[in-house]
Amino acid sequence: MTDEIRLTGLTIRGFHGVFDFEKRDGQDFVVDVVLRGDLSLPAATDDLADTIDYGTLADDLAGIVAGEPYDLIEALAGALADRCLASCAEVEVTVRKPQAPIAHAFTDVAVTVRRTRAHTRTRAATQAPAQIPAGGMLSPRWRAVIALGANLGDALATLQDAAHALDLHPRIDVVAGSPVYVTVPVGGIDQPDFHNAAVIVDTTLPPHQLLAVCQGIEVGAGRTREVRWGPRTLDLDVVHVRTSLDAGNVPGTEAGDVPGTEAEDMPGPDPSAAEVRLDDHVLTLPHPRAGERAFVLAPWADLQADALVDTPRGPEPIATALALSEDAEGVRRTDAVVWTADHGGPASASEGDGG
Ligand SMILES: Nc1ncnc2c1ncn2[C@@H]1O[C@H](COP(=O)(O)OP(=O)(O)OP(=O)(O)O)[C@@H](O)[C@H]1O
Ligand SMILES: Nc1nc2c(c(=O)[nH]1)N=C(CO)CN2
Repeated sequence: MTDEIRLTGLTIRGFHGVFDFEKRDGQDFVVDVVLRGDLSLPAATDDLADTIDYGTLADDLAGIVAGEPYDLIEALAGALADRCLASCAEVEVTVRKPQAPIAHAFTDVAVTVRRTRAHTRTRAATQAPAQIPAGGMLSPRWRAVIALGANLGDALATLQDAAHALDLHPRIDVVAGSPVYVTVPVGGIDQPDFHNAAVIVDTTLPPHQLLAVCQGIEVGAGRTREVRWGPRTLDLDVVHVRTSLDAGNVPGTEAGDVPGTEAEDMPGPDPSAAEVRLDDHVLTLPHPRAGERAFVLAPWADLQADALVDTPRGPEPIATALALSEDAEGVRRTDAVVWTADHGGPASASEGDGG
């Protein structure tokens, strides 16, 4: 049996429509979403962290409706569905346009799209998503390194699904994905080996919203996490974020220069980019323990071999930090990758020794 979260009647002014006056003057759009999944965990724990926060979801959906104008409400509904699929595996989105320019008395006009993650993965393999405006994302302002880990269930598939879910988000592009590593658990808890990987994303979401999306994906993967540093179906950590200096002030962040951090064949840094440093009760950047953990550094180094990372000894080249990390001997690269650009998903589902 499938459980549902319904959010209905979300009414936001947007600028979607085929006609110039619609894009100029705007009108109200009314959104209903039904997210399907298993809610037995939050029903048992009574903990907001175990479910999809409908407040955050509503904020994100409102941002999409108020944002980039589409010609068609079908395209808007598709973008909203992609955002929902970051948090759940199956969604139904209805977009209503009660003030649509129709030259007759009418009650309402609406489209409904139904999507599953599996459906969007097939679509990504064959065509560019219709709902992304031509030219890709609007001026990405942040480039982030996200570390992925899992050691319950089908960990490899979970990591690959999570990378795919990130890329589905209308305001996140995955630009590179690392090989997947099998790693010994760090932290003194007796538990199964982990699978770990890293992705680089470009996003127009500020860091706190990016973290919220990551936490939504964790929930969508049925996260269980009873013990600190204990077993989990999925863990996504925002490890490192850079922003363009021309992106304007980012409230609560402090930007400091960091020398070049990317390998030649990987997405290079914007020369005017700066590292985001912040520390509040929700988010610390860079991630305070990343520089000591081979299970983060090894896949990150595959993507950005020239990165400088914070360690307890001070800033160090990532290769040095990796060599000096206590779990350096405990990470083994496999042949599997977490994500590739060509297919909108993993290149290989196989797993073996990669050396
Ligand atoms: N850079 C960050 N990335 C992810 N979570 C962060 C970050 N900085 C602070 N946090 C906070 O840490 C909290 C706990 O995160 P999580 O449960 O993933 O920790 P953990 O994986 O058990 O331990 P660790 O943080 O050592 O990896 C989150 O709710 C989040 O608010
Ligand atoms: N090998 C490994 N060990 C861990 C991991 C992890 O992802 N991989 N995550 C932890 C908490 O984030 C604690 N320990």
